Amino acid sequence: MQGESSGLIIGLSIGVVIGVALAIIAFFCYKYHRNRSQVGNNSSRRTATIPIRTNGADSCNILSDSSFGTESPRSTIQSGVQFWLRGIKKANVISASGILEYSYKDLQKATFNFTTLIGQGAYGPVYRAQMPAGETVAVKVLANDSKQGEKEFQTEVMLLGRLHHRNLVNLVGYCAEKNQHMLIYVYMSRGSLASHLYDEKLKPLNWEVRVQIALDVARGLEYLHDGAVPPVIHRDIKSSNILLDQSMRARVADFGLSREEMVNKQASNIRGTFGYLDPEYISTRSFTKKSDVYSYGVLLFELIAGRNPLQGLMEYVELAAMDTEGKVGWEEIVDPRLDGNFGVQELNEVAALAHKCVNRIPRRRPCMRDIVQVFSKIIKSRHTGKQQYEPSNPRTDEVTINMDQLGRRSTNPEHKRVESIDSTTESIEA
Ligand SMILES: Nc1ncnc2c1ncn2[C@@H]1O[C@H](COP(=O)(O)OP(=O)(O)OP(=O)(O)O)[C@@H](O)[C@H]1O
Repeated sequence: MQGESSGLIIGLSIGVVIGVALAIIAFFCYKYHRNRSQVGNNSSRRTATIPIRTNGADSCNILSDSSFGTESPRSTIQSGVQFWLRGIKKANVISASGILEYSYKDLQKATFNFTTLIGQGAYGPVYRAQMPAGETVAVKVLANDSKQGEKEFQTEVMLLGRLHHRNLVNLVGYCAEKNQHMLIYVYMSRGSLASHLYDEKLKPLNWEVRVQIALDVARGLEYLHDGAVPPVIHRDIKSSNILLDQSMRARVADFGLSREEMVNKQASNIRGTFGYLDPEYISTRSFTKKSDVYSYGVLLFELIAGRNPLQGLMEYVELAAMDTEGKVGWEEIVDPRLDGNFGVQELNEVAALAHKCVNRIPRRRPCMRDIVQVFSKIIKSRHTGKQQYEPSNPRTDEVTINMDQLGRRSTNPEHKRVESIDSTTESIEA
């Protein structure tokens, strides 16, 4: 009897031990599977938040801001692109947005210790760099003392990495090291449009090249306005922000002012460049795509007249418009450096379009898509011979506008940038 009960106790004890062991194993199995499924979820969420860019000349395949969830642009870069880059740092790897991260040392070497200066902008110097693989790039070093540097850097990398078009000066890389921020762009070997219009040492641009540049810029802007998601307003279209490649094809550069917009939608300061600013924007402080169209119209007149907008270009245009009624007779404002070598009909078409772009009422201005179509048609009809190309040689004594009153063409392409205008301006009636 005693033996039987002790056997029962031993049996029960073994059963309890086995049961507890099984329960512990089952608990750990459950925890292990739960953790695995959480890791899976996390990684798929991370993949979805990284912006993906499709490379290609005219690619418009960019994810909209909604793909970033509620994260700020800054945290998105840190948790997304930089998450990947930290792991494989300084290896010149392609980041998730298609942009290369360069090391400070490599850029120092490629710019011969930052001695190859090619320009100086509002945000710092720009250097030419010869990369080890043979390609030449432009390195924009953001000034250390720039208060906006950090914010702009983060936003510009995020924004430009997602924009890619053959008529934009595309961002190809960046460097964030040694307290320095650098942006690396496609190198534009022929420099800025402003230098070609105003530097007497450079050969004057012929009419065909000017029209092609106008179309290239229009295509770049059309992409920003209608191809990019979300749309991008450039905010500083001017001849020094149009850069030319070896074959004189143009690209739109410097998205400096759209950076501010991305970070601070409440930005209230008036920004842009005197001479190119939409009067409607000055009065309402609201910048729209049509404000870019206005600046583009000024740029078109600059191409036609070879005059600096800071030195009376638009007054000159308005005087001429009285004679032309905006449609014909624009020959009198043509750049004398063209020496009469332009098609009169073509000139009047381009000038009439430019005049529409600078209409005081924004809704009467064409959109960039329409502008691209007008230029494509002009160039196409030139090739198909539909439009007569009659070079005109206007005699200088036929010029009816007093050029001295309005100031002569500038030899200095420096345009004065507006950072802030605090005084209230009168509103413009629609
Ligand atoms: N990608 C590039 N390729 C070749 N040259 C360039 C490139 N980017 C800039 N530059 C040169 O450097 C100069 C300064 O450029 P940056 O964009 O910094 O300023 P900006 O447009 O001239 O002036 P701001 O900053 O006031 O708009 C340009 O005028 C141009 O001559």
